[in-house]
Amino acid sequence: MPDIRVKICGVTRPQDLGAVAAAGGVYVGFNFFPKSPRYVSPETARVLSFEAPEGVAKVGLTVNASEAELDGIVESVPLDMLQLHGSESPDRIAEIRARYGLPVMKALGVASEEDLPALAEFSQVADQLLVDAKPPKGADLPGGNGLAFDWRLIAGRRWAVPWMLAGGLTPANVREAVHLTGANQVDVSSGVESAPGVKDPARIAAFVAAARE
Ligand SMILES: O=C(O)c1ccccc1NCC(=O)[C@H](O)[C@H](O)COP(=O)(O)O
Repeated sequence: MPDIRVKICGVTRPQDLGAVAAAGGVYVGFNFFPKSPRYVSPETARVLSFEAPEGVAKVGLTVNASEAELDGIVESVPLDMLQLHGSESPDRIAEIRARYGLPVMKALGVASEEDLPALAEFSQVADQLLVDAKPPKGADLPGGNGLAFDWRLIAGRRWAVPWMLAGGLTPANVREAVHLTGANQVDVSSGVESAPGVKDPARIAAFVAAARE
């Protein structure tokens, strides 16, 4: 089995970066969605990004962000990848890739078979896919809800680009999720927190260890 690459999403403090690196995580996500409990301003993310250990890729997460918002983020923060977590179209993905010259990961929610064709479609325009749980109707947040989907829906499926499994992963279930889906990258937010927006170093370490078991 290949080494599992772990992304810890929604880091907000310098000590979170140290915890991710010490555990062996390879991506951190900065969340620029203002309604999120994990929100960081571009100014805060800039400071954090300079403290990120080498070898940890910095991913900027936005939700249907405007050009002005994206310009502000990309100008302030030295990012390695953009994660688009809204209802961005394939054309919008292409525009954003061309404008910023950064790899783009498109997040898509899965709840049933009907959600699978979009993954194939977006794999033609995005550099990576984030295969996440679909948020419940009326949810405030399009991600970070701590909900898992039925992993059997994507068991053995492959797309044209690298992909990450997300949604309700925890130190207790990530091993099974990896096993069932064949994912070699996983993403987690609420499953490694002690409270919304507060990452817990022990849970981060347990998550990375369990993902790689
Ligand atoms: O985490 C958030 O607050 C959030 C808000 C708005 C859009 C996306 C958000 N999170 C995106 C992520 O990449 C999460 O890690 C992913 O949805 C899984 O979250 P969780 O189920 O909490 O592990």
